[in-house]
Amino acid sequence: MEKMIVKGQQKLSGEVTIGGAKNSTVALIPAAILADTPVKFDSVPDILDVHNLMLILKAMNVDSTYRRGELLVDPTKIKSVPLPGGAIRSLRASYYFMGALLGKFGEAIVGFPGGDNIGPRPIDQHIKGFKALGAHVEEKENTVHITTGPEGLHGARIFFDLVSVGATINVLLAAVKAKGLTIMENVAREPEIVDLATFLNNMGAHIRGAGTNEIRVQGVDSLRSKNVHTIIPDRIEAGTYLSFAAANGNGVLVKNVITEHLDPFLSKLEEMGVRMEIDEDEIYVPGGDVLSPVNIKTAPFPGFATDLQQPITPLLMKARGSSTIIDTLYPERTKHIPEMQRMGAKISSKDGIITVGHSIDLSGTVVEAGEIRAGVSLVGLALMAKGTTVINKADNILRGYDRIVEKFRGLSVDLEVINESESLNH
Ligand SMILES: CC(=O)N[C@H]1[C@@H](OP(=O)(O)OP(=O)(O)OC[C@H]2O[C@@H](n3ccc(=O)[nH]c3=O)[C@H](O)[C@@H]2O)O[C@H](CO)[C@@H](O)[C@@H]1O
Ligand SMILES: C=C(OP(=O)(O)O)C(=O)O
Repeated sequence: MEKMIVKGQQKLSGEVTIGGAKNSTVALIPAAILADTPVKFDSVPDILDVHNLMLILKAMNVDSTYRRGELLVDPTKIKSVPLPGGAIRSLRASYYFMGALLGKFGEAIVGFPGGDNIGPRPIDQHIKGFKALGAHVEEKENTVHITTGPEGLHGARIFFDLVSVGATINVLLAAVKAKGLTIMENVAREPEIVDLATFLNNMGAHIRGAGTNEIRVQGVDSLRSKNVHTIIPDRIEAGTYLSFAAANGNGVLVKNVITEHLDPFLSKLEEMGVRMEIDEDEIYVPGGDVLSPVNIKTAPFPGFATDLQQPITPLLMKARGSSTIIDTLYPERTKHIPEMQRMGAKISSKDGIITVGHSIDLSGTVVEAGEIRAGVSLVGLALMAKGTTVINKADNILRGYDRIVEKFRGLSVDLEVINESESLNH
């Protein structure tokens, strides 16, 4: 277990370069096992999820090496083995091995995934998709057993009951090598899905329509990597630094951003009165603006991302008045609220509406990172508070924030991560 120590009243200034998107990376790594050649990625974030996925690869006899943002995955000696638990439970996206193993071997035994505790996260739509492709799916002792007959998977028309990032990706991973045409309707349109389709198409897959609400996949027999795949920038990491820069910054340049991926977020910042200089792939925030409250409702892409509803909270606390947030995807994504209240923040939740008031009297205390975005929003608040904040369970933040200590240092902010077991031994 890690804990993070954040000294209060530190303003951000300087530059930060955004890393590769966590939610692309965690789909691309399982997708790599579909290849019949080694695969190379760059702009890979240094996050716990990547290291845990590498452990899962190892269990399948897939070698992988990570160095300075480059990840090499060699699936040429892969073995079809059950993945009942262990690292599988450390992250959400381990469920992508269901689709990838099914596509590769026509069978998969994978434990139920972990990931952020943000309310119920069923996988019925993933299973509906696998079944439509001809798989037999059984759930036994917290493990999903997926098999096919000798004829393997076949193309199908699948209409998803709701828009799900995970189900879209998982079914795509299985369909890419199924026999014939698969038509997936009512799919998610997130940029990370487009990134995955680009990677697979560059290896010889036939995927059309990624980024729209209908994806068509013509199955192929083999996928071979011919070039390095550069992962798209993390729009959620970018949004987090932009929010903190606007709330508590003294001139911050956020580099390596695809601004179109942040449109709904940037338009909320503009509505609040945040000044920004938006260039092709970077955004400068001077800071120090007088801000107005706003109302936010999360929605699947291109709506306002649920993963940014907590990171924008420190900024909402600077507005002159009360803002509201409705998280339509995860109404129970409120783990930050009691922690922030203990720091003196005016934030509450009732009947699915989070109300964030003007909060200026904040003090550091001991808090807990209940999940990744709850945790990082506490970092934002801690930097504005008086005194020091200790954030327990900081592993949840390190799951998905690339080299966070180094990046904050580049923004003139000092924070420390301490391994609790090590500190107990000293
Ligand atoms: C690794 C990854 O990319 N994680 C992201 C992904 O999670 P994840 O892929 O788990 O999220 P989904 O898009 O699947 O979930 C959207 C909504 O659909 C519901 N649902 C989903 C699948 C299903 O079979 N049945 C069902 O009811 C979920 O409970 C949720 O309310 O998208 C979320 C929504 O943008 C983000 O918060 C996560 O950061
Ligand atoms: C919910 C998130 O991640 P995961 O789906 O990996 O738990 C997130 O990144 O905010």
